Parts: sequence; C-alpha cells; structure tokens
Amino acid sequence: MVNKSGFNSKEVCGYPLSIFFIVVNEFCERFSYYGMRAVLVLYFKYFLRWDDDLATSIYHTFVALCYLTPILGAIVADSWLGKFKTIIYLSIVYAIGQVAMAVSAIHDITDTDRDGTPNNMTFHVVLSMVGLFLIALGTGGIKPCVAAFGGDQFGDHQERQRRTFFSVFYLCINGGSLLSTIITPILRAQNCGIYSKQKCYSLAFGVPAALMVVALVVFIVGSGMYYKAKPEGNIMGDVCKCIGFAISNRYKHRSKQYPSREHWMDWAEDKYDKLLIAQIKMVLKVLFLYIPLPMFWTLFDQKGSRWTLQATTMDGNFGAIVIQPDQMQTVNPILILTLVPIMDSVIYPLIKKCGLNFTPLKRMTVGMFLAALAFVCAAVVQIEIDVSRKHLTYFNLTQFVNGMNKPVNVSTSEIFPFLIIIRATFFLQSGQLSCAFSRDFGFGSSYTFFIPSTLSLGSNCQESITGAEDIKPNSVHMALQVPQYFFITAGEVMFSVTGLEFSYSQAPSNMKAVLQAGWLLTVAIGNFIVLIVAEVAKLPKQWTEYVLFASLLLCVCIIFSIMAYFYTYIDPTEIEAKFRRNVGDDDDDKNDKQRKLEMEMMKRDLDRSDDEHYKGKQTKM
Ligand SMILES: CC(C)C[C@H](NC(=O)CN)C(=O)O
Repeated sequence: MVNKSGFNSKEVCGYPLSIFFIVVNEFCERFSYYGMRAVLVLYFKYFLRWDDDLATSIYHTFVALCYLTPILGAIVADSWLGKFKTIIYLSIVYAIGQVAMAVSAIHDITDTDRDGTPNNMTFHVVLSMVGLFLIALGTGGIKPCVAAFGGDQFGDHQERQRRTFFSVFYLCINGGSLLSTIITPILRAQNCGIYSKQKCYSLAFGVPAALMVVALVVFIVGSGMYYKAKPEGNIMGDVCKCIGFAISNRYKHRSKQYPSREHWMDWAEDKYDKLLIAQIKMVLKVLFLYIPLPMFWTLFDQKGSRWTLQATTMDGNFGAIVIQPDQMQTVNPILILTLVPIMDSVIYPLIKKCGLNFTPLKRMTVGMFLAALAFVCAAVVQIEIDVSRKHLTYFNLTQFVNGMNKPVNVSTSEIFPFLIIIRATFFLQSGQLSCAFSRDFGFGSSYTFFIPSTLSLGSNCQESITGAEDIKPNSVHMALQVPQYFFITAGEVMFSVTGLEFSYSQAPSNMKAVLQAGWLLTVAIGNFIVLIVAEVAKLPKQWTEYVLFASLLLCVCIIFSIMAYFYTYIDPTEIEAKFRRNVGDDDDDKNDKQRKLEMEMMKRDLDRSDDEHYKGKQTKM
C-alpha cells in the first residue's frame, strides 16, 4: 500500500502492519506508567514514611509534570527530531527513570543494621525523585507523538481504518492500565529482601521498568516498517510569534484614532497569512473553552491518591478474594472497557432516537456533573468510615510480649492475596528454640501476642502462643467505593473521550497536536489545583474536603455550560479550503499589507503626528 506521501507499507487486512508495533508499544508503556502509579502513594506513605498530605502533594505534582511535558515532546518532535527519534530517545529516558524507581525501593541498600528499615532515607528519597522526574519527562514527552505517529501510518483513503486504530489505541491504554493495576499491587504486597523481608515495592516498580524496556524494543523492531514524516517546522513557535505580533501591533495602535478590527488576532494580518490567523482563531476559541476544564481532572486524578488512601481504611475481603487498596483503581479501566462500547452503541443512539441533540459540549457538561456526584459518594463513604472509628491502618499492627527471660527474634511472612483473610506466619528464634505459628487477621486489626515463659525446645508455638485483639478490623467494606468509581468513570467517558474527539475535530489540520498538548495541559493544571486547594483549605475532616471539591466542580460545571451555550461548532477543513481557494489573492494582499506596514513605519518615524493619513490607509485595507 502506498500512503499519502508515497511511502510503500506492508498491509494486513487493510491496515498497515507497522501499527501493530505502535499499539503493542502503547499497551506496554501504559502498563509501565499505570503500574508504577498505582503503588506510588503507598510507597510514599509506607516506604518513605511520608504523611498522607505530603504523599498526596508529591503524587499530584508528579502527575501534573507528566501532562506538562507533552508540550516539550511536541516541540522537539515537530521542529527538530521528528516523532520516531523523539519516541526512541525519550523512551530510553523513561526506562532509566523506572529502573531508578525500582532501585530506590530496595531497602537492603542502606539497611546497614539489617533491622528491615533503610538507614539512609535521603538516598531513597533523592533516587526516587530523580526517577519520577525522568519518568515524567519520558511519558509526557512521547504522549502526543505516539498517537500522531500511529495516525501518520495511514493513507488519506484509510479514514475508517484510522478511526478504528484510535479506538483500539484507547482500549490498549485501558487494557495496559487494567492489567498493571491488578498485578503491581500483588507484587507490592509480597515480602522480599536480602537481609530482612519487607513489602516488595522494588518488584512492583521493577516489572513496570521491564515493560518499558519491552515497549522500547517492540517499537525499535518495527523500525523498518514505519512511515517517518520529516519534522514540519515549529508550528508552536509560529503560533506564538503570530500571537505575539498581534498583541504588540494592537498595543502600538491602542489609540482610539485607529479603526478597531473585528478580532484582536486580525492585528497580525499586517505580517502573517490570513490562513494562519484563521487557524489560530479556531485554536484560541477552543482553548478559551478549556479554561474551566482542569477542575474535572482535579477530582478525577484523586482516584490514585485520596481514594487509595481511603481504601486503606476499609475492608477488602470480597469472599473469594482479598482486594488490595491500590487494586481498587482497576475498577476504572474495567468500567472504561465496558462503558465505552455501551455508550457508543446503546446510550448515545437511544438519546438521539428520543430526538435530543446530545452535542459534545453537553456530554462534557454531564461528565463534569457525574464527577461531582462521585465526590459526594466519596464523602458519604468517608463519614461511614469515620463513624466506624476503625480507620487506623490497612496493615496489621502486631506486638509481642516476651514472657521468657531471653531475647526472641520474630520474623514474618504473609500469604497474599487470594485468600479470604490475611494469614500471617511468624517465625520465633531464640538460641536453640525455633518454631512458627500462623494467625488470621482482618483489615486494620491490631493484636498483641504473648510468648509464655514456658516456651522451650520442641514446644508447639501454634498452641502455646495466645493473642488479644487490640483493635477490631476495618468494618466498612471497599465495595462501598464502587458507586464513586462508577460515577467518576461514567464522567470520564462523557468528558474525556468526548473531549479528545472534540479537540481533534475543532482543530485546524496543522494544529491537531497543538490542541492535543493543550488538552493534556488541562490535566496538568487540574493536578496543581489539588495541591493548591488541599493546602489553602486545610480542612480537618476528609469528608469536608470531598464536599468542597464536589461543590467547586459543580460551580465550574455551571460556568462551562454557559460558555458551551455560546460556542458555535466549526468545520476547520471547510474554513481552510475557503482560505486556500483565495491563496493567490491572499499572497497579493499580504505583500500589499507588508508594503503598507513598512511605509507606515517609515512615515511614523518621520512624522509621528500625521495620524490621519495612516487612518485612511487602514480603512481601505
Ligand atoms: C484521559 C487521560 C488523560 C488519558 C488516558 N487515561 C485513561 O484512559 C484512563 N482511563 C491515558 O492516555 O492514559
């Protein structure tokens, strides 16, 4: 098959073979990203021993960085390296970052006294922060490039196949995220270590690191099959220069004696193409509409922080299996994989049949409302937890009272996770004495075990050791989080999937990537808002913070619906075609204007007071 640029690519069932490598790459990369992210907040809390607020702040700063860097990736790819090389180089940076995270979580490295806790926490903090920075640079940098690179592989006659590719691409994102959010919490819950056994964060970060290497290798293997478009020049730079010129030109002519122009961007007409100006106007119109959107992401991304911490205070016993707090996040991709097809093939057609025009902006408004509802549910669950007063910690607190007159060494291993309850086995060692006993624990419970003075060589520890329950297990069930996950995911389908499509359809042909980066920027800003609101509000009760976020989103939702009411949908291709038809006229017009501008500048230098003459010339333009 020969694509739009004359590139001859191999095809399978009408699809370029090269997209197979891109789709697999995306699956592995999202596995790596979401797998690492799923256990991140617990790593901060239980490994680095940060409090909930610091853990939440650093988590959201990291997520925000991940969505700020797409702009950097888009600029590097468009104006310098091209998409292929940008993906390769930034994937290497990304993989190094993941490896740094895995190494930072090996407690044995600095556990000089071999008591199970790191002795040089600074080493672990610094290494993990460097790792997170590299990951943010890598994942964000490649984000706008991979999807666009996939789109580049199709010819103009393959519109349908390209649409299918983007759907499969979105499903791969959520497939990778689903699998990793199940697997990495299981790995994290294992005990591992050389000198002492601790929760295995190094493995939970190590597997995503390996998957990122696989993603890179798969992408390189496909190298010979890709169509690699040359960098088209820095469109972002051109846009910024054109906007800058319009502002400065408007400022220079701020006096009332100059005739006003229909749009402030029209002040760039003196130097720039009418087509470019029209394209920038389209982009600005959409970007203006984006202003309230970060608030949605503010709530959405708290799934990985506040909601995961909330789950640590709940009972994860689901009968046949025990769910880890960080595994609750899998509810999101599971629901995405089911809700997207249901919405597309049942709900939206049904709404259409009822005669309602459910426009993209209306869908996004409903999506915001659903996210606010999700936080109301989270607040109700939080009140339940607070009332139950059993919210110490997910991890079992165990202490031993030694009745013997010699020291006893106690170590433990837990059998995780597909058991109805957590079964912990303790190993006791004192001189010649060595025995083991097992006990079942409920989530959040705390026990004190008594080692009797009579314990000796050959004693049956299982029978001899008695225990008392200090704190009863968490009683509020994790299933109560399902409604909040349902509403936030239904909101995501209506808001995010529609928003992506809206950003693409309303963007001019050469600025699709610019608008994608703009869309991802709303995610970054949303994560910064979490930090600001949580810091400024400093609410004593967690449920009040949830209510505050729900109320803020509700207000923003009302503002957005008003803005959306005044938005008129455009067809960028039609507008561009109109300008291109007049390209000859435009060139003449531009040269004419350029000449007039130069003359005007010269004249102004000579005689600054002669404004009437200039005014006459502008009106004629
Ligand atoms: C919509 C996110 C900003 C991007 C997307 N996430 C999901 O689909 C999560 N359900 C991603 O690309 O990771």
